[in-house]
Amino acid sequence: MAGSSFGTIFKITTWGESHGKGLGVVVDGCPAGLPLDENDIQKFLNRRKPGQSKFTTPRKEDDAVEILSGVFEGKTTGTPISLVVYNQNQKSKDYSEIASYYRPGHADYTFDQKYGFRDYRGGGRSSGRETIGRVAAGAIAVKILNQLGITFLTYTRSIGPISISSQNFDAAQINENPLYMPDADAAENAENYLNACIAEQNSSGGVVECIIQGVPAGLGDPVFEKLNANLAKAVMSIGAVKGFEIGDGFDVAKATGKNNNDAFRIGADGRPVKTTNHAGGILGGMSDGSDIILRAAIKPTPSIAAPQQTVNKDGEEIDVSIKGRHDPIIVPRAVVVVESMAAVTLVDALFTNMSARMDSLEMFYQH
Ligand SMILES: Cc1cc2nc3c(=O)[nH]c(=O)nc-3n(C[C@H](O)[C@H](O)[C@H](O)COP(=O)(O)O)c2cc1C
Ligand SMILES: C=C(O[C@@H]1CC(C(=O)O)=C[C@@H](OP(=O)(O)O)[C@H]1O)C(=O)O
Repeated sequence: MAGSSFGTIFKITTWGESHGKGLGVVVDGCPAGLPLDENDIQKFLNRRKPGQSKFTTPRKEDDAVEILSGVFEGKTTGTPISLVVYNQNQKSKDYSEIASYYRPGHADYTFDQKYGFRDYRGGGRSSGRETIGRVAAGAIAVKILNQLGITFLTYTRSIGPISISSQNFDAAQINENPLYMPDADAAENAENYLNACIAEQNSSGGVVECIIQGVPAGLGDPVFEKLNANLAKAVMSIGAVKGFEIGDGFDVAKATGKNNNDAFRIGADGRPVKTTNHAGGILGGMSDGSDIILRAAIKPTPSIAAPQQTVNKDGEEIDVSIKGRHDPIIVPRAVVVVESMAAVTLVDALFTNMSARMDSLEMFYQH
């Protein structure tokens, strides 16, 4: 199966299945000399791991990471960094039933059609658990970017019909509620909404928003390696993501040129600066120096206990009620996954940009 790698110079390859022995990632192209230990990666994995609240899957996993290669005496060596998390709490018998039918909204039917055979234990390779590798790689990418002054603010923007409000926005709230919402009132309303969904054996979708600050102008390459195109691919490759926006996103379709264009003025440092940011920090596929703002729309968890109609492999129409341990909402767990994929994309764009002009090369050769 091809398709498990992402990136060109900073390249990640995720591997593993939900009910296999373990999952992980190989990160190739990380420069030597980055201070890195397991705790740097664990902090990120802890934001993603199951069992954080009643709104996540009850599957109990510590998601404890081990560094297998690429780090020596607390620093990266410039060689491939291999990271592993062993599965601890597979209950594969919950899944013996789904071997014979296709769960609506999941990848069972398409895997069977493509390969003629599938690992039906959990979602197999298509499980949300695959995102362990992305988040472990994201921890390294964010560490590189933080060292250069680039920072991330990622949170839940909405759950079902409940959105955060700009008046109540408080970044300090993000880690104060299980939904990672920067608005205490919205978080409380969303919890009530989710409790009602759970009571009906139902699930909910929502939107993750990511704001990236400190990105210099010029990252991203015309025409097929545009920064917005690569961010879209990175984020849309996360399971359950069904929509992607940069800046005003789909709302631009309702705007006019007068209110959609961001005017340029001269900033305090004498350089051009935009007075608004409808573009979301990207113009012509290259970062423009203002905040990059992106959003991912995440669908409701497909595996729900409520009765649903499907077909089995014998070609019969059947009613099913999905067993197993599932997230009633994917959104809070996906927050760090979106941040990680954005960070991996940016590091790759940054490294690629180092070959964009002679000055960068000349600076390197000035002894
Ligand atoms: C972090 C994360 C957790 C997920 N948890 C579940 C889950 O508990 N149950 C489930 O059915 N799907 C879950 N999903 C979504 C499915 O893996 C996904 O919907 C499925 O692979 C089909 O892919 P698609 O939605 O992109 O078409 C999760 C996805 C992510 C990213
Ligand atoms: C355990 C995790 O979430 C899982 C994501 C998932 C899915 O179908 O995506 C289904 C469930 O797991 P299983 O493979 O046992 O059915 C979730 O519990 C995790 O992400 O760490």
